[in-house]
Amino acid sequence: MNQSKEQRILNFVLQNAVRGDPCSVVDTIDKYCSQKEWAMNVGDEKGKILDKTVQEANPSVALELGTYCGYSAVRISRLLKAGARLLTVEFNPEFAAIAKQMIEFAGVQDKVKLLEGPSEEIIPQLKKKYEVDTLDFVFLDHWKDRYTPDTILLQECNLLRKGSVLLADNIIFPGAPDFLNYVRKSPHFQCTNYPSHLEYMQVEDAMEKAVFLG
Ligand SMILES: O=C(NC/C=C/[C@H]1O[C@@H](n2ccc(=O)cc2)[C@H](O)[C@@H]1O)c1cc([N+](=O)[O-])cc(O)c1O
Ligand SMILES: [Mg+2]
Repeated sequence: MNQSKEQRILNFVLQNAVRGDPCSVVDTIDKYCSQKEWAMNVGDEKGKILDKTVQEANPSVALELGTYCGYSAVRISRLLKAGARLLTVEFNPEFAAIAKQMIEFAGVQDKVKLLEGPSEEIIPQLKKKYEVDTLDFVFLDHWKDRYTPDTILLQECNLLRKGSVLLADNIIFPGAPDFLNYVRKSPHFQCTNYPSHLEYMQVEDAMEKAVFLG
C-alpha cells in the first residue's frame, strides 16, 4: 500500500531533521513542502505572524484546531514558557498518528496534548475533562466552515476571557468569509488583519487576529 503524503513528510523529517530540535523540524517540513510536495502547513511566512502573536499573548493555555501533521503545534509549543501547554485537536486518525510522531521527534511532547476528535465534541469537554479554566490563545486552522461555529461554541462554553487571542489562518485562501464577518461585526472582538501569502505559493492570503473583549 503506497505511503500517504503525510507519511512522506514525516519520514523526511525523521531522516533529515535534528531530534529534539523543534526549529529544525519546522524548517525541514518547510523544505520538503516547498521543494517536493505542497501541503497545508501554515508555512514560514504566516508562521512568523503566528510566532509574533503567540509571543505577544505568552499563553499559559493555548488551543489549536486542526493539527494536521503537527507543524504549527511544534511551531507554537517551541515558544511556550515553562509549564505552559498547547491542546491541539485533530479528527483524522491518520493525521493524528503522524502528528504524534512529529511532536515527539521535535521533543515538545511534554508541552503538547493531542486530542483526537471533532472540535465540536472536544471543545465542550475542555473544562471538565482537560482541566481548562479559560484559553489564552486559540489558533484556528481546521475546516474553514467550522471557524464561526467553534468561535461561538468557545464563548458558550465560557472558555474565553477578556484578552483571549484568536488567530485564524486562511482568511483569503481558501477563505473564511463568514468568520471574518462574524468577528468584525461582533462588539465582543477587536480584530486585526495580517496580509500574507498562501504557504509555499505566491497566492494572496491573510491571517485575522480577534481579541475577545469579554
Ligand atoms: O483546508 C484547509 N485546512 C483544513 C484543515 C483541516 C485539518 O483540521 C482537521 N480537523 C480537526 C478537527 C475538526 O473538527 C475538523 C478538522 C482535519 O482533520 C485536518 O487535519 C487548508 C487549505 C489550504 N489550501 O490552500 O487549500 C491552505 C490551508 O492553510 C488550509 O488550512
Ligand atoms: Mg491553514
